[in-house]
Amino acid sequence: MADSADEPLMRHEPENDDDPAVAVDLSDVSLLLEKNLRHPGLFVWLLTFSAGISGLLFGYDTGVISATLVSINSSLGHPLTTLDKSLITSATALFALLVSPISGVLADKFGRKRVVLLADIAFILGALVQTATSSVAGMIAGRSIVGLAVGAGSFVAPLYIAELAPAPFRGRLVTLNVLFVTLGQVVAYIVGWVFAEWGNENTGWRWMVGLGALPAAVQCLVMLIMPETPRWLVQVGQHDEARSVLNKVFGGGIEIQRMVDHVLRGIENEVREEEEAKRGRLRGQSKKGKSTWLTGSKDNWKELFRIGGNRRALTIACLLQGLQQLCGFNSLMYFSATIFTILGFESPTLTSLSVALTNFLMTCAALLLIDRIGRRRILLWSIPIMSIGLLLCSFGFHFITLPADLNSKNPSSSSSAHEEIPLSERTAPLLVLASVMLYVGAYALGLGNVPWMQSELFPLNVRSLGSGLSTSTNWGANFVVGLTFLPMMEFLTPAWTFVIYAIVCVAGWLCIWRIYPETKGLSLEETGTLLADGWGVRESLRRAEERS
Ligand SMILES: O[C@H]1[C@H](O)[C@@H](O)[C@H](O)[C@@H](O)[C@H]1O
Repeated sequence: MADSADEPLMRHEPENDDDPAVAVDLSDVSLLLEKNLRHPGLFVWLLTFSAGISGLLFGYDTGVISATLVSINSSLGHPLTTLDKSLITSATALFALLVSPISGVLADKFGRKRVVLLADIAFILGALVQTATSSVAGMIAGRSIVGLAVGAGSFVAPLYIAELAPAPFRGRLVTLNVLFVTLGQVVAYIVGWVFAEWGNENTGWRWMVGLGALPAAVQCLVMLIMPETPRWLVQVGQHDEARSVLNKVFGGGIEIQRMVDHVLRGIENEVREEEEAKRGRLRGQSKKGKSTWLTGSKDNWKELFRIGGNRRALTIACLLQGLQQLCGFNSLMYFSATIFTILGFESPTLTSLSVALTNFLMTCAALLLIDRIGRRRILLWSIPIMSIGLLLCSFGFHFITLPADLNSKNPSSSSSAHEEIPLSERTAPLLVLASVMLYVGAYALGLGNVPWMQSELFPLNVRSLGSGLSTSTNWGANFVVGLTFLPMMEFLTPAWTFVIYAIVCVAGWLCIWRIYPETKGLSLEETGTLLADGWGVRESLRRAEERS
C-alpha cells in the first residue's frame, strides 16, 4: 500500500500498456485520489448543480401531485374518483418506466448532456399541457409527458454526475442530486400549500403544475455551456476533449496531472476492452487476482445478462431500486395530503409539508454521512427503523374510524362534532404523523438515495444500459405503488397497507445483507472487480476496514 502520495503511481506502472487487465492498479488510483483531493472544486460543484436541476424538476413534478389532487375539485368536469387519482398519479411513473431504457440508448448515442436537454423540453411541454387541460384525460396526457421527462432526467443526471465526479466525492455528489429531488418536493409542497390555501379554487392548481416549466427552461440554458462526461467523450473518440474536462475536474498541479493521466488511461482501457469485446476478440480472459468483466459476446444486452459480474450488478441495482419504491415511500409523497385529509388535520397540505421537509433534511444528513458510513451499512441501519415507523403507523390507524369514502373532503372520525371523541382517536392521528416522520427520516438516510448510486456498480460498456434498466425497475415499482395505494387503503384498510410495506422492508433488508457489497470510496472501475467472481460482500468489508 502506498504511504507517500509522491511515488505510488510509479510503483504500479503497467509492464505492458496493451494489456488492459494490468494497465492500471485501480485501488491505488482511488487511494491516491482520496489523499490528494480534499474538495470537489468549483467546476465539479458547477456541473453537479447544473445537472441537479433535473433532480429539482423530478422532485417538483412528483411532489406537486399531492396538493394538486386535493385542489382540482371539480375543475376537470367532476370530482376526482379513486381511479382518476390513481391514473393521474401513476401515468408519470408508467411513462418514466417506458422511457428509461430508451434514454440509456440515447445517452450512449448522443451523449449524456443532450438527453438532459431533451428531458427539459418534455418537462416544459408536460407542464403546459397540464396547465391548459380541462379534462381528466388531458391531465393524464400531461402527466405522461412529464413522465417521459422525469424518466430520462432521473436516469441521466446521476449518470452525468457519477461520470464526472472524482471517486472520493462520488457518493456525496450523487446524493446531492437526490437532495435536489427532495428539495424540489419541498418547493412543490410549499407551492401546493400556498395555492391550496390562498389561490383561486379553479386556477390555483394550474399554477402549481405550470410552474414546473420554469426550472426546465433555466436548465436548458445552463446545460448548453456544460461539457460532456470524459467517459462518453472517450467512447466517441474525443480523447483530447476528455483530458481537458478531466483537467478541469481535478484542477491543476503536477501530481494531479499524473492522476488525470491514470484516470484517463483507466477509462481508455475500459473503452478499448468494450470495443475489442464487441469485435469478438476477447474471450473472457482473466488474470490472476484481477478479473476482467468481458467475454467475447457481441452486444451490450448479451454482455449484461451473460457475464456473471454484470448480472450481479444488475440484480443489486434492481433490488435496491425496486425496494426504494415498494417500501411505499411515494404513496406518502403522492397522497400525504389525501391521508392527512382523512385523518382530519386542519391544513392537510401544510401537514404534508412535514413529510417533504423531513425527507429533505434527512437527505442533507445522508449527504454528510454516506461516504463516511458507507452505502451498505447505512441501509442495514436505516431499514429496520423504517419498518418500526410503518408498524407504529399501522398501529395508529387501528384507532381511527375512517370515512366510508376516502375521497370525501370530510375527515376522519365518524363521531359527530358534539360527541365525545375518545382520547385514543384524538391522539392516533398524531401517532400516525410521528411514525410517518420516523419512517420518512430513516428512508431519506438510506433507501432514498443509495439506489441512485447504481451506475458505480456497472462497467462502462454496460453502465448506461444497466442503469437504464434499474431506473426502469424504480419506475415500474413506483407505478405499482402509485396505482395500488388508494385501492389498498380502501380494500385492505390502512393498517394492513402499512404492515405490507413493513414486510417488504424486512425482506429487502435480508437481501441487502446477503448480496450488497460495500462500495464506498472505490473507483468506478474497482467496484467492477468486486462483483466479478461473486457478490464480494466479505471482500468489500475487508477493503472498507483497511481504508478506515
Ligand atoms: O430518491 C428519490 C427520493 O427519495 C424522492 O423523495 C422519492 O420521491 C423518489 O422516488 C426517490 O427516487
